[in-house]
Amino acid sequence: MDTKTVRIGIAGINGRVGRLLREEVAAAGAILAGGSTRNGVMDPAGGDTIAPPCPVFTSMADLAQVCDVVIDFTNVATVRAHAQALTQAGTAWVLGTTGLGDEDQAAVEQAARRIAVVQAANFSPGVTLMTRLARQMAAALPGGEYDAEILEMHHRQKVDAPSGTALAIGNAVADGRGIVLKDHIETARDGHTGPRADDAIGFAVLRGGQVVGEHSLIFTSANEQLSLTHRSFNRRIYATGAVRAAQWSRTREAGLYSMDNVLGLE
Ligand SMILES: NC(=O)C1=CN([C@@H]2O[C@H](COP(=O)(O)OP(=O)(O)OC[C@H]3O[C@@H](n4cnc5c(N)ncnc54)[C@H](OP(=O)(O)O)[C@@H]3O)[C@@H](O)[C@H]2O)C=CC1
Ligand SMILES: O=C(O)C1=N[C@H](C(=O)O)C[C@H](O)C1
Repeated sequence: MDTKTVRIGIAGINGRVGRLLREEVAAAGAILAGGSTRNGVMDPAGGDTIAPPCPVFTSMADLAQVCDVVIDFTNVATVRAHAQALTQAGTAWVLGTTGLGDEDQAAVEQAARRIAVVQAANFSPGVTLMTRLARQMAAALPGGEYDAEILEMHHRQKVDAPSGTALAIGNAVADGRGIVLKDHIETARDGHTGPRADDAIGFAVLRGGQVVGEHSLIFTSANEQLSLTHRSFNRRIYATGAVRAAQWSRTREAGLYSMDNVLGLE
């Protein structure tokens, strides 16, 4: 099958990532079949964009009808409705939205029984690899001896914390150590905290200006420190990864896939 001619829809086409997706769908030679916004109006692209115009809808149900796959970087309030609409239409879903609660995630997993879903907290190849390395490092550097802490910084508009990427790295650390993140997560330290628990996985969150996205995983023992840092310089890295995932999803059966699958790392 020619994956280049896949018909791609963009939910949240006016968003920070959505705008770049318009260009990256065109650059990949895929068909930009439509987009969605809250009011049915697409903002002018501006700049030196090469994105073609496309139909714009206000509902996922309508967008899903004209696409093979929808790339979705919107917000967490949309997730359950989008899961339902895409399942009903039989349209694949590339989901980048972060900040999902347990019920949102359950809806994603339910949808993946009927349609192909590629879900990633971060579509960059660098973070995909960093998350794999985090699991390996955590397995080799035991809790109690090496304290694992995750630091992230993002732009002032970001609404969820810790970032989806930070949580994915935390999950990988927990996985590498054979423990469950929710039992060991420490996101708030204030006042008389007591000493650090051996298996704690700590998170620190910074917000400011227009920082695109920075993540560090730091292992510290009594005698040494090892850290792994990723910096995104431009959101385009997420858009190119998501378009790659959309093209890849075209030929997949129903299931929940990750960027590791898309990049052939699994
Ligand atoms: N997985 C990854 O690689 C990445 C994930 N993200 C995540 O993606 C999401 C979006 O990020 P970002 O682009 O920066 O955010 P923006 O707020 O810039 O974009 C989201 C867009 O979605 C629109 N939107 C919201 N609800 C709907 C709806 N029901 N129908 C159509 N459009 C809707 C918003 O419109 P309005 O402004 O009117 O609300 C907005 O234009 C966040 O959750 C972020 O954390 C971001 C970067 C990378
Ligand atoms: O909101 C953002 O900007 C980003 N969100 C994702 C996250 O929560 O990890 C990915 C990236 O860090 C940018």
